[in-house]
Amino acid sequence: MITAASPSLRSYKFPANATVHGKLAAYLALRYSGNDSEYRPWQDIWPSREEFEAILPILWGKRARELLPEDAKALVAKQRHKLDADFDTLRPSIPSISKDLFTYTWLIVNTRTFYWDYPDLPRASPRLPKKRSLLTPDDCYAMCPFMDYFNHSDRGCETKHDAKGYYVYADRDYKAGAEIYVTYGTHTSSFLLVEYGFILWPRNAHDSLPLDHLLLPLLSPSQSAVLKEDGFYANYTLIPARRALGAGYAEESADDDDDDDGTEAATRAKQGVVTTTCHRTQAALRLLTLPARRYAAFVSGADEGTEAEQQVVDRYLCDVLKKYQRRIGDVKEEVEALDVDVDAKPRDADERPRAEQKETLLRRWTQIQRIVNAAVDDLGG
Ligand SMILES: C[S@@+](CC[C@H](N)C(=O)[O-])C[C@H]1O[C@@H](n2cnc3c(N)ncnc32)[C@H](O)[C@@H]1O
Repeated sequence: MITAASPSLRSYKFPANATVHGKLAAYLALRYSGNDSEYRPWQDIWPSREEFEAILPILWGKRARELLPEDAKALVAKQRHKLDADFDTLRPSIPSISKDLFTYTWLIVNTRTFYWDYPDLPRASPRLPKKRSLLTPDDCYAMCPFMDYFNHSDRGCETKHDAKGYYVYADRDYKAGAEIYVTYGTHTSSFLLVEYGFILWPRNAHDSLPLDHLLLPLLSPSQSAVLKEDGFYANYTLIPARRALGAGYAEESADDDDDDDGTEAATRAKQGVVTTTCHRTQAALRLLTLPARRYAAFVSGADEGTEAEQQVVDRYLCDVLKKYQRRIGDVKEEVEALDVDVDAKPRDADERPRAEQKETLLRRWTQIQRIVNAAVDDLGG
């Protein structure tokens, strides 16, 4: 295992303010060349830089990146910011390492790291906080060569860890020769694409649709200020009906959960029969459509609103999604018309997308289209 507390990593004395992600990337870059590297057998199974260029959106050409869904674009921007900040912090400690090699090992860490909350704190590393509650997600990283062979599935094995190491628990009986997957987390396909370079197709049980790019531009400055003050600004999510999540999922999971202790509508929502939205979205939609005092009653928890108010909110969201349906149709046409590059040539800013990038874009937009179509139906559109 390689952690920020490993003696060989600490011997490099990386700056104390560098993230654990950055330190791991710098460490792997420094150990990258040389056939005698203790990590050679592990490195030999890593994806090549060319493979990363084909699958990871952060390395795609401009045209393909422009056609990503809005949530994926926002994730790429965040990822780029983290990578650049890590390189700036570590550059003085690794003068022999190019940005290109650092980017490669940083992406190796990003796609092959495991959650590790440093169970042996406070002695683990001088840089880490002494209290576990102060660890940030970027502190909770470790590499575990060969455990990173597992591919992801939305229904796979769980990994657990303690101070001694990692454990992978089988979630069912596997026949000899069957692929064993682990679950990287309950991730949307846009997240999987940006962070790992693939989407689950055709179905991803954990898919959802962020609505920020649709709702935030509709808020007036004063409405935005109210939502910020109340802690309800941004992070709006549409939770798809199961039937929108791809072939096979609706039928297999329809019987998973049959307790019906609420109203019929609540039970149908809980069972994934219909599209739902998170509480934050409901708050923003109420502010956009109802008198201020009715919004206030909802966010204070005084009441859940009337059926008639819910209809107003649903109609508004339905109209927003219908507009988005038209945009999805237009983007899909643009993607379908893309002229692709059949050979994998060196990258440049204007390069034509590769065939596999076009295919991934089409599939992701098709998943989004299914989610939005089902939502419009459920909202009575
Ligand atoms: C931790 S590695 C998993 C093992 C991988 N096959 C390897 O050794 O490179 C993560 C990478 O595997 C690939 N991967 C994982 N799960 C996948 C899946 N369900 N479909 C397609 N690619 C997947 C992605 O390229 C991802 O970045």
